[in-house]
Amino acid sequence: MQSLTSPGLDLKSSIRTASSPGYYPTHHRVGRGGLVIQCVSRYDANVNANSNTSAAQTSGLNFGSGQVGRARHEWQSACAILASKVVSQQQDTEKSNGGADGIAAVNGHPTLDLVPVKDQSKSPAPLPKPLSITDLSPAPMHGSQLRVAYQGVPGAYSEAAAGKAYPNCEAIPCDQFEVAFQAVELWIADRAVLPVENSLGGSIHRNYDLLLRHRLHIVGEVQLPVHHCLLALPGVRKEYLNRVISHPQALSQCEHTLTKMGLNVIREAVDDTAGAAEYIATNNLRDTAAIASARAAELYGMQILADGIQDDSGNVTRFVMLAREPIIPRTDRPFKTSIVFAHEKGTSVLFKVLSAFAFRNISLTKIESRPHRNRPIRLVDDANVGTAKHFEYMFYVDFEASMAEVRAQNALAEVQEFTSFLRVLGSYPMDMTPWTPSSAGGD
Ligand SMILES: O=C(O)C(=O)C[C@]1(C(=O)O)C=C[C@@H](O)C=C1
Repeated sequence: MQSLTSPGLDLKSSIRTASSPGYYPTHHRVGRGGLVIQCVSRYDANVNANSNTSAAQTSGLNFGSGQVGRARHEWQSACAILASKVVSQQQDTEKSNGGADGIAAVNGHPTLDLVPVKDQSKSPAPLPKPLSITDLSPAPMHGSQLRVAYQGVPGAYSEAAAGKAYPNCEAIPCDQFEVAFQAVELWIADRAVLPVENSLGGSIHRNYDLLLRHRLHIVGEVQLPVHHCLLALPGVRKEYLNRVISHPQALSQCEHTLTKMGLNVIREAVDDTAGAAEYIATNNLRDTAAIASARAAELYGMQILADGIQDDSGNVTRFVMLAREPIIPRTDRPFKTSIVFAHEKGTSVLFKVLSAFAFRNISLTKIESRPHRNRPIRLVDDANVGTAKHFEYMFYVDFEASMAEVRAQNALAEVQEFTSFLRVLGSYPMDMTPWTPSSAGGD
């Protein structure tokens, strides 16, 4: 079983396959040996990401909002391509949409009429309705299933998060977060899911850096209760173990419980929880256990030595979903907005920025600072001239308001005055699903 991989910057990628019972998303199924996708360097990937428009044009797959300004005849013919897709795909997508960013608009557009002229005498066709901006939201145009890239192998919590965010999606395993981003940028996937913080382990810093480096938009969030198990090969007893392997977050979320269980053995970090289980099974390691989900135990033929070993029964990981295009912010349900900002004159800007939200009664749900000194950011001015700027720190803030609200727009206008760099990472519906520790969905 293989996943999208990234050996260095030149990515030779392949897609994993897996069986996917129950609640979990289905997987890309390919023949023996896997479908090999030749990816390109990060530089090329960014270029490709910026040329989504032409990719859309040639493939008729999707339709970025950047196309709105093109010549009228091109716009009309593009509408016709879109319309033909709409009619042929409408039924399927009505069934399958309804995921976290709730996108049904493009594929579900009901009004364009493609009845040939000669038939129209029988039943007069209604005039086509112009496309509206909501029609341009990033629903998949290639088929009925949304393709969602995640880091890890089947059985990873990120896969469960993909399934929670987009039920019935096609989950695409990737061996690194960077690859999941590139899968979306290169149109191999429609969305990526990315863990950003855990209730016990705190922020997953590397992913904040990735959000800044790539040009994807946050279009939703899910909170996933994470219920860890200790897995070993069948017949292995706790006393035989001299190593526990897992994702570093999972190891830290279970540290006290492992010690209480008397497992004072070596801890070793690997790329993902389910990958740890797969590794033990593949190499028949009878002295090693993995921290992973019950689904990973099932997939890789492992036994569960202990169930619910997270140090806190309320262990939750927050994931964000990323897409090539932002969603249109609304005010009819609770929204969250994520921004990143910096100022070249240091960190004193922070107080001013926070006050812009405080004065408007906008609650912050997250604030994170990341040192950034050695990585310049390219700022582009009104004349499209770019300059590299070094910022000591980048600040990430999530606040509870939609960018469609005037108070949020005013707060950001003020923040923009105080800062030399400001980017809205996304304005998206908040995950409001109630959950209880015992109904853990991550296993
Ligand atoms: O390794 C996995 O299974 C993941 O999905 C990654 C990850 C993480 O990065 O935090 C996700 C949820 C849990 O907090 C543990 C690990």
